[in-house]
Amino acid sequence: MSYSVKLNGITKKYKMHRQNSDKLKDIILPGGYGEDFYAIRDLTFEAGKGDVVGIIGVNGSGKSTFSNLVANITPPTSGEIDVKGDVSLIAVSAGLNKELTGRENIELKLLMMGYKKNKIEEMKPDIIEFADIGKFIDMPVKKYSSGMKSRLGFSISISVDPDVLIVDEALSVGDKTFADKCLVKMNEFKERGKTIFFVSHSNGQMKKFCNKALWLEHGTIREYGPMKEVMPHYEAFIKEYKSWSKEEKRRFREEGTKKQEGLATAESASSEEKEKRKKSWILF
Ligand SMILES: Nc1ncnc2c1ncn2[C@@H]1O[C@H](COP(=O)(O)OP(=O)(O)OP(=O)(O)O)[C@@H](O)[C@H]1O
Repeated sequence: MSYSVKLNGITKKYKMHRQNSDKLKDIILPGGYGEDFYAIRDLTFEAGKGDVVGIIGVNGSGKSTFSNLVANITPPTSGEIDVKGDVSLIAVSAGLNKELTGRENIELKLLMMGYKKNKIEEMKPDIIEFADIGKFIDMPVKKYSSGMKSRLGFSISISVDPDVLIVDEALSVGDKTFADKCLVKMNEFKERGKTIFFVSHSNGQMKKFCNKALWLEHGTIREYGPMKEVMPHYEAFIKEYKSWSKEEKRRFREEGTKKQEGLATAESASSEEKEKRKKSWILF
């Protein structure tokens, strides 16, 4: 299958610093300082043109890290990412300069993307109209509510007509009318065969909009496949998770943290096991 986004053995590792002095030690000591923490671990994945992939998982499972990796905002620690075409990330305040006004942010973002001054002037009215934030467009972004930031961010991102669009929670902070307007726009993108990644805490929105689901757990893929198949499994898991005692939830989190701190499984998995895991996700 031809892909539009491909991740091959992607790992994103952070150093855990408990205090500021640890950060300093990390900079000056040869080999760094602090325990490793794997936000994403050895992840292999493909999505094709026209795929709308809902990224699901409990808090801290790696959804935003995944989005930032695909959007090329965070570089991976290891592995390769191949994205065909332009990618645009819509997340609350992603890429907005807080000191500049909304209007200035539009100009800056478009200039950075290589648009000429007269083209920017041509694009601006539509962006401002879609954002629909009234006089706030001429106020610094630091005065915006998170809903306004997401409106502006969404409007700019779709105006540049990306091949891959990532919408990270941006619709959950705005009002319903605006969210619906964005969904209409995203449907247009879908029909034109673009690839969309969608992170939302609303399973309803996910089911309505996505054809595939990527379920992340402790920085790895728990399931990837058709939304109709994966979502019922995820919902059953969430139901069970909610019924667990505090102690059981703590054990689940600890187990995951151990894996993410590199104390268990993935690193020690045999190459054969790793190969098997890779193949199973490439099937979709
Ligand atoms: N810059 C960073 N430094 C250290 N750890 C980080 C950093 N960014 C993310 N992490 C850790 O990586 C893990 C995954 O974070 P991420 O934000 O991707 O999860 P998420 O699934 O988007 O969570 P949520 O649903 O709460 O937004 C978390 O445990 C988080 O604490």
